[in-house]
Amino acid sequence: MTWHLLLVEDEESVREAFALRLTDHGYVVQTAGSGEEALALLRAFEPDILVLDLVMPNLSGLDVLARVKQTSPNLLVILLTARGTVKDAVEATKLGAFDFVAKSIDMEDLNHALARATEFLTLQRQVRLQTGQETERYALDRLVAKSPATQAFLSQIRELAKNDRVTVLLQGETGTGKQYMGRVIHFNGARAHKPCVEVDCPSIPRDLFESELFGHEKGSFTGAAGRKSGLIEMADGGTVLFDEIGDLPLPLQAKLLRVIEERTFRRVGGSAIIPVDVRFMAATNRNLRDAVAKGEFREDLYFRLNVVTLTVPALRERRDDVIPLAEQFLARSALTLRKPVRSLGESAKALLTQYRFPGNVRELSNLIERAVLFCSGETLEASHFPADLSGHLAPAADRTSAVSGSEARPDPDAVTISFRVGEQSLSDLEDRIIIEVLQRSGGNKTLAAKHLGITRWMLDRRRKPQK
Ligand SMILES: Nc1ncnc2c1ncn2[C@@H]1O[C@H](COP(=O)(O)OP(=O)(O)OP(=O)(O)O)[C@@H](O)[C@H]1O
Repeated sequence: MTWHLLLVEDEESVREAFALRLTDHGYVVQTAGSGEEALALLRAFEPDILVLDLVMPNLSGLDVLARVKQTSPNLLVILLTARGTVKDAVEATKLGAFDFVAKSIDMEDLNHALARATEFLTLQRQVRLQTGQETERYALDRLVAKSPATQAFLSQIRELAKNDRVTVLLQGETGTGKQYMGRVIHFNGARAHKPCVEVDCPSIPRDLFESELFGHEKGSFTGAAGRKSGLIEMADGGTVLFDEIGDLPLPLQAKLLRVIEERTFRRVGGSAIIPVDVRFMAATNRNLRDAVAKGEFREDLYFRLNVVTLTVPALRERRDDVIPLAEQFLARSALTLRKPVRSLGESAKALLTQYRFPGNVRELSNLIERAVLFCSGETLEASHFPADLSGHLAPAADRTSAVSGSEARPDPDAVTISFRVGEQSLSDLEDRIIIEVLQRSGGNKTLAAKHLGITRWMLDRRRKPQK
């Protein structure tokens, strides 16, 4: 990437020497001999970075900085000084300078400042690009909503996207798209261009939770080598979405409640109260009311989160969405897997419309991806899907109820594993069961952990890399 600089320096010899060096470093350099000339040039030449001498006749570097920030608040400005004071540096920072560096013949400090500035600009562009892609991906008009259940749900999502401070609790079975809907709300609201930070509660080790969430000051605990911002601070201006909020340890629930109520927090080991402007959302597939009754979840936090509760419907309750969703996943998988698959055949459609999808949208997405992988033609047929899917088909008369009359078929929920005495250990057996249940759960660790009767965190700890 080529970066454009505007160098403003009143001493001609310094200006020319610096411009030459900077050009050698690969920058495209435009120069100005005074603040007035710089302001005039800025109207035509749009630099990425403005390098300003602090001391100049008439308009000083600080004067130019103040004016530039009014018209181009995002332009990065580096101030150069041969004899600047701390007062000048403080003033420059207040006015929004990116850096304040010493002017030296070898330009060492300036080179470092420019390296930091270009790194910052690169990251900023990546984030903008990504945010643009995310905004497009989660656009409301792209949301599949053919079934009445989803249409009713969509109107609630629209309202919540408009009200960007309302706390939302997303409930629903695993894989229904709770996080997905959280992102839809974020990317269609006023906070879309700010971060949407997701906190996966089950996967954060208990002892690191507080510092992950609130950040820490240097030396606040063993291993805290420097100051670190937490996830809440990183989301400033945007949204924090807690996944599986029911897994948030009780002591942290009290701290989170305080942040939601007061919109301020303290880093671990810090005394400063830091204000934060975030919208909170939380997703859960546990019944939080039950968790409250069992004393595992704070009632006050539950009421705080429960300002608006959205229940994402199970896929079997929105059957008209199955085929449009499958087609969307097919197109995406064919593109990423570089396969020639273009459409769903009639047999595949018939199978998918009858299947119960215990793993919901996630399972549909995984099934399509797997089928596309194994398909060499242009059309996906029922034969490209696992044979045991037919074991979970709903009866035609009642497609939302469980399978009936299954006595003649093998039990689809049973995991049968053989054990070779003397050749295998108990731990091998455990691994096989975990792998099998994970596969049956479509790779969904939360669902697999639920089937195994352990927490997802325990599952992560027990799981060995699959051979
Ligand atoms: N409406 C949708 N359109 C397209 N993709 C979707 C939709 N809903 C969910 N998905 C996809 O399905 C998968 C599961 O969604 P998500 O992780 O949001 O589910 P969840 O309900 O939060 O799951 P869990 O309870 O396991 O945390 C993701 O890959 C997501 O992108």
